[in-house]
Amino acid sequence: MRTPLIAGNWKMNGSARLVEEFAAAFAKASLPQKLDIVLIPPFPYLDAAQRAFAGTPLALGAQNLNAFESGAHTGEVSGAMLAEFGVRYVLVGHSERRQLYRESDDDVCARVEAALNAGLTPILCVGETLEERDGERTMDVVLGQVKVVMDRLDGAQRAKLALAYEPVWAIGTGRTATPEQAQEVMAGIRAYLKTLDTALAEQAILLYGGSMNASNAAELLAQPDIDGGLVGGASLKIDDFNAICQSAG
Ligand SMILES: O=C(CO)COP(=O)(O)O
Repeated sequence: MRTPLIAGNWKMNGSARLVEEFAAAFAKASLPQKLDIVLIPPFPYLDAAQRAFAGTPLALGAQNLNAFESGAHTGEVSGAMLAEFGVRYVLVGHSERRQLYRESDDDVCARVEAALNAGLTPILCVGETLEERDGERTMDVVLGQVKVVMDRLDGAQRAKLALAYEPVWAIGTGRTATPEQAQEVMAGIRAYLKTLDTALAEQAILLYGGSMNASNAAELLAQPDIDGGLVGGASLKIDDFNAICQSAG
């Protein structure tokens, strides 16, 4: 059985104080037994978060990494540096990185490999734009983004990946995919994984992301192929994030 995972992507938001407040609240929160929770603050808060989250159910994630291990890459951060701060998960290929910072499929593949080499769990983000959905290209786009990465990995590496389906039109818009829309795409992802390896498909953790909140999480998480959520805006509010975690129990 897959353990649900709720991940909170703070994007370029939050503060050192919010890190402390989340740690204090989750240290005493009563949470479902079988649930992994990860908070993904901006890089400058990782040190404080590593200390503050010790002894709480919160694991630590990062929002990106560079594919190189070190060198002349001003402004970039390597997987080994993240691992040094107790980071366990790292987002790769978030649509904001793909769109605003022009990260290509090649970049995404290299970053996934770098994350695995550093012992981190990559959360590979995929999703279609509204134009692609309207043009009935959703499955082609999404499976294309998954396949290009899977083709570069061996079986052991594939098994270490988590996947997040985030329709671009649902991110930060308040317009969530319906549970049926999300389930349809995510069942398609799992069916594709099955063509690679049945055990991989059964074990793969698939997250939905895009305007997930305290009111819609339960319905989304009840879908058979949705194992958790990648939460943006609602992960900045303790009560909302806690409510989403409760829905995953
Ligand atoms: O992009 C997201 C998480 O990575 C989703 O963001 P929102 O939950 O704010 O729509």
